[in-house]
Amino acid sequence: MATCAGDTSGEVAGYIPELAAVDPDGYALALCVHDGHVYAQGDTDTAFTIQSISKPLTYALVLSRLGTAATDAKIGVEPSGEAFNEVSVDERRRPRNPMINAGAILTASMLLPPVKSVDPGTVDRVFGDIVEFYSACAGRRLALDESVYRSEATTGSRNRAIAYMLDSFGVLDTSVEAALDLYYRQCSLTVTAADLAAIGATIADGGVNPRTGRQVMSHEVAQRLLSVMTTCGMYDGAGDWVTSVGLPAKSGVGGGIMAVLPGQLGIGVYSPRLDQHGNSVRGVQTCRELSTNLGLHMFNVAREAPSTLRAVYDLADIEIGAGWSDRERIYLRSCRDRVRVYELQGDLTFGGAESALRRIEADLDHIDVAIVDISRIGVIDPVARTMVLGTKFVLSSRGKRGILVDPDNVVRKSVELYRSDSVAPNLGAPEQLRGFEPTLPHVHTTMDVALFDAEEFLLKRARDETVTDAPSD
Ligand SMILES: NC(=O)CC[C@H](N)C(=O)O
Repeated sequence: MATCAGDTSGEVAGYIPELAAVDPDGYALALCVHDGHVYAQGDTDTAFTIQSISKPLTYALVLSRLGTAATDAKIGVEPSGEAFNEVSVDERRRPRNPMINAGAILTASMLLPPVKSVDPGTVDRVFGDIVEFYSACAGRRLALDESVYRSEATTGSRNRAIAYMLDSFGVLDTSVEAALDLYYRQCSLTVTAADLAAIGATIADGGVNPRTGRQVMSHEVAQRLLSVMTTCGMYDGAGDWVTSVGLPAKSGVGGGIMAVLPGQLGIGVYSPRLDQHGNSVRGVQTCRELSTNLGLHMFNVAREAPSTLRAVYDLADIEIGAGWSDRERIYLRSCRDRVRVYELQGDLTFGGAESALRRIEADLDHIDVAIVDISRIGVIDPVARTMVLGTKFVLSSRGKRGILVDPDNVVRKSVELYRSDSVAPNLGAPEQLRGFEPTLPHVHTTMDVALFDAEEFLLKRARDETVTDAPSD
């Protein structure tokens, strides 16, 4: 923050009278990490209106309610290359994306009943749902800034023009005034930098609020938000932003920026002086500094694949120690030949699963049994899950057996976690797992349970007492 604090360039948003009145020097930064811990500095108590950072959230609500197909039929996902308040649509008369005002007003309208006259009570109720949802994302109850709301509602000719244009195209199915009212209200909810960081962390975490543990949107919706924020979140400044900061983000003319490092953390910055795009000047700079200093760029290439295979070893190499029972000795002697253990670690996605499976395939001539130990895996995504479970076919086609060790049920958890997703549906659908449902409590033997009795202690010994170097064949 110290590096950027001196920059007083830019102007507070002047077109909403109430926003023009804020202290231009306010400055706050917050970072919320995976377990909900927040680091915050500066004017951390200052509440400001969320403004356009509301757009991805209402979009999430609409996606969750109506699904992607119905949403995409009305709102595009292409960067507009235009200002946020441009009065424009694409060739199908859809707003180009949900991050510009046209898209956001239409998004809000989709929560209202499809009739041209909507009573105020209904708008109140729908706004109640919005507050509920934003609050669940932030992990605390958010409130409306009445004066900013009134200020924008009475001066928002530009947004009225946009909404009536959409209405004239026949794409706004509800009351224009109700849609605008809802939009102005959502923009006038107040947040702190820490709230933005918490909302960001919720999106980063695939929709699970790290403070409350509540799943507030599906993994698939979170992924969609991250995509749209990456391409459209910073308006016509998006290209420069992705290059230099490299984090999906959303700005608001209240001076806030929310940025997300997928899978890791959320950032909230507040500083109300804006650049020509309507993005906070110091907010952009702060994010740039933070990203550089902490190595947060999303394309900071983490090499998952080579480190996934933590160790490969043969059971035959295990010393049978004094502490082993007779039963264990007999068992181990009888079965340990040509049994190889593959220990995986980290979070498993395609890259890591591929490198592990290729290694197993390469070993097939030298083994009869492959024990795939995923007890050190945190999360396994649907693609990696299918690949790991599919090892069964590779092994059995060559007359080999396999055992999957999954004491923490990460396979089952993965099915739960990605249940509502249509991402990679053919690869990861829960139906596919059905044939593999474990009959034993501890182990998902996707393959063959013959070695189950021995498996637990073999692995325990193997982990405790064996070399962890991979043998080279
Ligand atoms: N970029 C923004 O934050 C714009 C939001 C503001 N409420 C408007 O509609 O003009």
